[in-house]
Amino acid sequence: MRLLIIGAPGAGKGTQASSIAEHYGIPAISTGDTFRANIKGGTELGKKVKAIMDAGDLVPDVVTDEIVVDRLGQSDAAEGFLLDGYPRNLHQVEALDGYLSANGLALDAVVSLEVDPELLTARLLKRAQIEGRADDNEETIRNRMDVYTSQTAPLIDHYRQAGLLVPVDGVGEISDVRDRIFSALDARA
Ligand SMILES: Nc1ncnc2c1ncn2[C@@H]1O[C@H](COP(=O)(O)OP(=O)(O)O)[C@@H](O)[C@H]1O
Ligand SMILES: [Mg+2]
Repeated sequence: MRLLIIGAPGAGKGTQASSIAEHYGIPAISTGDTFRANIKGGTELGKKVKAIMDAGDLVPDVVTDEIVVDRLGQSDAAEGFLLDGYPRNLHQVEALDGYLSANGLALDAVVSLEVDPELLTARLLKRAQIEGRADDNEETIRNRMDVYTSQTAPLIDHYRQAGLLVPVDGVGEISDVRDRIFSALDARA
């Protein structure tokens, strides 16, 4: 399975990505987690992206594309993968398509987690209290939502037109959302 999970900040991508990846025995690859690990580890990449992430802006495509392509080339991703947080704009869509077609690969499905905007902010502010993520404050959340609306939301139409979109209601218990994802993916197979 070669899958993407897309959705607004706070939609539950990371949470559901773990379950999906475990279910299909594929790695969950999160660009956000990769950047956060680099910030924590004090790497050159971490230094480059920290201020950008703290502001809620997108890391430059050249940086992000290279990280994803490197990661997809590792052996554990050969039979499949789930990307969480990538692609995040139409340029990244093209970079991913280019990589996949150059390697004779294609996506199987794009899970789109649908959650009301008001609920998203509430979830992120709650997560701020639990996880203390630097970008979960009101000002940064507002910018991340704007960036999502202007740059990432257009991907939904793109993947719908490509016949890959699997829309899933992301509201409710985590386990209920997970079951909806599995039935929606099973129904396609
Ligand atoms: N594909 C990407 N392109 C550019 N920047 C990214 C990408 N993925 C993650 N980032 C950076 O990491 C931040 C956090 O991403 P992420 O953990 O995926 O947030 P969330 O899960 O709340 O949507 C983003 O605001 C952005 O700065
Ligand atoms: Mg996430």
